[in-house]
Amino acid sequence: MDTFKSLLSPLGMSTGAIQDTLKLVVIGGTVETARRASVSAWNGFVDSFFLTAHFSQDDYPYDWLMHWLAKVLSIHSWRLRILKGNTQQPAWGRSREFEITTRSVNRNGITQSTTGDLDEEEEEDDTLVHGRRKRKVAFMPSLDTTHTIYYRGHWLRITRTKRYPDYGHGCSLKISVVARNNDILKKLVLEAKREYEKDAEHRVHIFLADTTYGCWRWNGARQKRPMSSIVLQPGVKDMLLADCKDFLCSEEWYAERGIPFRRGYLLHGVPGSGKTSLIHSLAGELGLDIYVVSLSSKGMSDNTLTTLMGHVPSRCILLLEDLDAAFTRSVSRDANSTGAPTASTSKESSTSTTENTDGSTLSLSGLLNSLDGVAAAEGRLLFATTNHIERLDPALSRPGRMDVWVNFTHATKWQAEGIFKCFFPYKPSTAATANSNGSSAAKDTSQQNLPLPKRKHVHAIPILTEEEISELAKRFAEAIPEDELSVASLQGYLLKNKTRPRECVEEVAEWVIQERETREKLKKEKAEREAKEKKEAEEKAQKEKEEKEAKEKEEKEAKEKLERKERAAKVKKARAEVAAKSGSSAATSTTSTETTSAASTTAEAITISETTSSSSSEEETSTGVDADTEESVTSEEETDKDKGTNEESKKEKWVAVKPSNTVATTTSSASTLSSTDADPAT
Ligand SMILES: Nc1ncnc2c1ncn2[C@@H]1O[C@H](COP(=O)(O)OP(=O)(O)OP(=O)(O)O)[C@@H](O)[C@H]1O
Repeated sequence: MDTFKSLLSPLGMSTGAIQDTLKLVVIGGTVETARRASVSAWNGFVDSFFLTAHFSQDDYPYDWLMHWLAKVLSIHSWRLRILKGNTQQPAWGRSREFEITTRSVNRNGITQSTTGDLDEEEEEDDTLVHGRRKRKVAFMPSLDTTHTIYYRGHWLRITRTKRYPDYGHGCSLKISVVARNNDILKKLVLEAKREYEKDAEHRVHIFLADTTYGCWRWNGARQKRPMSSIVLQPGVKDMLLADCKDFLCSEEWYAERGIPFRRGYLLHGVPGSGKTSLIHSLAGELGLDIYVVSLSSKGMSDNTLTTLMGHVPSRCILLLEDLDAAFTRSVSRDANSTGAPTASTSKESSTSTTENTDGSTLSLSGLLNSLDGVAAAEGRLLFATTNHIERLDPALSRPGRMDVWVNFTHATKWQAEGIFKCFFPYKPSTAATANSNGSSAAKDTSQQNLPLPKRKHVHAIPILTEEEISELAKRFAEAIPEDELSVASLQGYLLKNKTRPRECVEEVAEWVIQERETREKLKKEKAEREAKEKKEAEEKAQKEKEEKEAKEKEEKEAKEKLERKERAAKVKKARAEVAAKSGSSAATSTTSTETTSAASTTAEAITISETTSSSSSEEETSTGVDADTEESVTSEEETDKDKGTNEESKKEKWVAVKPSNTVATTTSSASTLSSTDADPAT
């Protein structure tokens, strides 16, 4: 201890202070250890007495429970329960923290609710506030907080936690209860499921493919569309519905025969003919959710699609919209656009992938594998729609992938009559009721009149008798040309006249004429626009070609000029050498006659060669001292500058060629002078 003290004394700490510090450390440590021990003892107690169930957001029970919690914990339900003295229902016993939302809750997080229908006990209220339906409030268990609720004689501890806090999604639910067996949890889950399904009865849930995370995102629940509101040629709807139903209950049959339990439907035809609407309606009728994939969406790749297909639940409708556009992004959907499968769709390159500017790398083989590969889900109904069946690769539309093909055409008279009847409610006549009782089974639903609406309508729609509506529908159909206008355009016209059934029929002929004119006009405008675009494209291409040619020419000329300059420099150099040589030979000629004659020959040779080559652009002479050749390779400026001088010198030189002896005296060139000097006659 003394040693310890002596060690601390230089630090200026007294023994008392050290002791106090040590005491604090010991006390703190003891308290913390005690806390941890109690927490772990509590957890041990909970683990041994509590039953705990975990619900992941990836699975349906999470949806059921969240829906149930939101529903049973809403203020209104709670108030009603108290009023009704219902003690069997749960209540927020001790919870002090909630998440209050007007959005419905689903497996994929809290998403915008379409109607906020969580409070179903309230009477149906159509009141609009600022054009919107009244929002209803739901109480949700807040994140990372444990809530205690009382349910059927048990206290439930509910905790909702985020599984992947970084991604902002992926929650899980933990429910603990003190009980001898898990009956209470089973009852809870079953009740939640029943409630969920009761509410989902009138809705179709839509899920969209998320290409970023390769998962499905809930996109909302749409009101079911009655099959009777879809007007197709007789028998088509019934055939499809029966086929789907038959498939859904034939799992064993498929398994026994080793056939993959999948069925594909290809709906093809003109735009606005009811393909998507029929799928929506079928989903409602069969009670299935719809999983929509847009193959041309950003970031779609073979891997992403395979992952998505692997996560499709067994009983659902998988919808591939605009199948023909899968490999032809940015291609317009009209009939005139080529839209032909690009390289990636062609047979030979079906295994290759095409990287697009939007980062999509989907190949045909990738699509085919994801549809019926090993990882593909079974039990789903695949629906694919296209406006251009001729553009589909045969591998994609072959039986096994697309088992049933349905062609959708423009509106027939039959469809026109049916859609008219769908639009206008009627007062059923007694005679008609008696008749319909006997024959309704045989009658196609598309031709049945819609009954009176259940809700009060804000529009003053005159309610006509069934006979009158049928009569008007017939007249309406007569005025509609067969297979010319889309059902969507008929619907547009009827919508405009939804409160005027009689006027609607009277004015329909006029509307058809207008529609034709508009279509003609649009067609013409489109043709003009396309011609203009084509012309502009051609002009642009021509301009680019010309520019390219001009550039190439310029480059070629510059190159040639450079070569000429180099050659001129060479010639100059050679000339200078010759001049130097001839100068030295002139000096020698003054001392020797033989040398003089030789020099004279050289001078003459130079003169002659200069003169000859000036008349034509012949090749350089062996001496390489061709004056004209030099000019031909010098730069243009030099040519201009030297032009006058050269002409003069040419004259002089020309004169010099003739009687070499006499004229040699008049020549001014150094070489001639030297030869003159050397002439023995002079
Ligand atoms: N046969 C039909 N019966 C009832 N309504 C129809 C029919 N065809 C089209 N419609 C109406 O026209 C609109 C467009 O229909 P829908 O989207 O189903 O057509 P589509 O064939 O899928 O078109 P696209 O090929 O452009 O996707 C919808 O509002 C729908 O109500």
